[in-house]
Amino acid sequence: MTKGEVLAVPRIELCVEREAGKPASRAMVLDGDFIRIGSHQSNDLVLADRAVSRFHCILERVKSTFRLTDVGSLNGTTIAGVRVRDADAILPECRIELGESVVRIRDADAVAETELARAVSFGALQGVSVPMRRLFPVLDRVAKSAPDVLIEGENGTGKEVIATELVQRGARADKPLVIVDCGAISPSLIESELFGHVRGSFTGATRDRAGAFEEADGGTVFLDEIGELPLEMQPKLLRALASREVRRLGESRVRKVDIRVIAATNRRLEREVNSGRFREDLYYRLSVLTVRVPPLRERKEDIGLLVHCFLNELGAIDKVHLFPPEVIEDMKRYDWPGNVRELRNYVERRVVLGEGAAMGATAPSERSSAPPPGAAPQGAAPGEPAANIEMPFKEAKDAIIDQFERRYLAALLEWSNGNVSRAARKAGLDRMYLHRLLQRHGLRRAAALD
Ligand SMILES: Nc1ncnc2c1ncn2[C@@H]1O[C@H](COP(=O)(O)OP(=O)(O)OP(=O)(O)O)[C@@H](O)[C@H]1O
Repeated sequence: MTKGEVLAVPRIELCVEREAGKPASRAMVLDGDFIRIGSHQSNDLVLADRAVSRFHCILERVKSTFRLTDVGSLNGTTIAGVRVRDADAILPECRIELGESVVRIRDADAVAETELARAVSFGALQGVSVPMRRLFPVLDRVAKSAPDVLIEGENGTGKEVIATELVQRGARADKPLVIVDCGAISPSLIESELFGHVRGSFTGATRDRAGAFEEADGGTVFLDEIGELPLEMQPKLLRALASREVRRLGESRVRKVDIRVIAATNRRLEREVNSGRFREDLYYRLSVLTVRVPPLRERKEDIGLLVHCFLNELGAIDKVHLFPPEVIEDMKRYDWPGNVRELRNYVERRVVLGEGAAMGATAPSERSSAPPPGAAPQGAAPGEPAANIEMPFKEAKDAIIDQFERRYLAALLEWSNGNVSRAARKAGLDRMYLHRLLQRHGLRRAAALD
């Protein structure tokens, strides 16, 4: 990756004025964009206060301010006497109270220098905004390193794209990549999916089977939605991560595996730890190297570029006139709770439906494809889907597209015997995009491990 510009980022000073009810005067200057405060040793600011939760709150830089998020602490976080869950820490100076401690936050005089990529893409990951161009050099370094990685970001921010890029640019690029969607596998099957089983170890285990860790030997396991991993599986995963050894269900033999693990989550794992749904020791192990992907609402400068990129991928660049500057400006005013995936769906809808496509409307596939009760199908030629004039034109059209997608994907998967890579080649679709379409239509589980 070619070296980019250098950006000056103001540093922030945290001064502990009270700790566990006693006066204190401890100050530290930090230059991170993400600062964790709590009583656990792994926090950036550790408070020796029993009334402070292990992971109490997070300060996150959003453009020129800091956002304070209480991550489910027991005793809450207060700014100027008001208890907050999520608030802007207004600088140049702000005091926060947590447990029996008080921390003053202020702009430090110093600045930190950070690298800004010149390129507006990192493989398939596009982004012209400062947060994305700051992320690219980090990803480049992470790809070339060996340790396990945790990718944090809201749904649809591009975590899977990042995982794939990390693999393709790393030393294990030509080795297997096995994807396990921890949220899509039933808790009773997850151990066998990860570590394998021997015949007869449970009802339905008709033959010996290697799990994801063994299949990926020499390569990478991508554990998507790691926050969904059942609590009882977590110590087993931790053991496997620490020892690089797995044991198939029903077998006593231990097998060595040589893998890199990339995990992704759309949950704040600190909150999950505080609420007892995620083990602290596993979180600690996974979060040693963490990559955070900003939500689209914090980098709306990327919208124009992403629209172009999706039009190209859809083979619809001739429809660029559907996205004149005023439409792009409108799109920048919307918050995109579904992030880049929602943006992509909207571009697809606008290409098919034209100017009538509404932003913020649910994606065609998220909507029920069944016509409303009592609606009469009208005007259908044999073999053609019925036109339902009881629905508004746009919704009726979306419903048909939805039905078409579902039928096409089911037939495609049947043809490829569940092999997504083959299916993607046959359909002329990007493999990751096909994975997502399958997930959206609830067909992903059958295709999770190819
Ligand atoms: N920066 C980006 N550039 C180009 N495409 C992107 C970018 N970010 C996301 N996408 C596209 O948006 C969609 C969602 O991305 P992806 O599946 O990687 O998100 P995710 O964070 O893994 O979502 P989830 O948490 O729901 O699994 C995909 O179609 C992906 O190709």
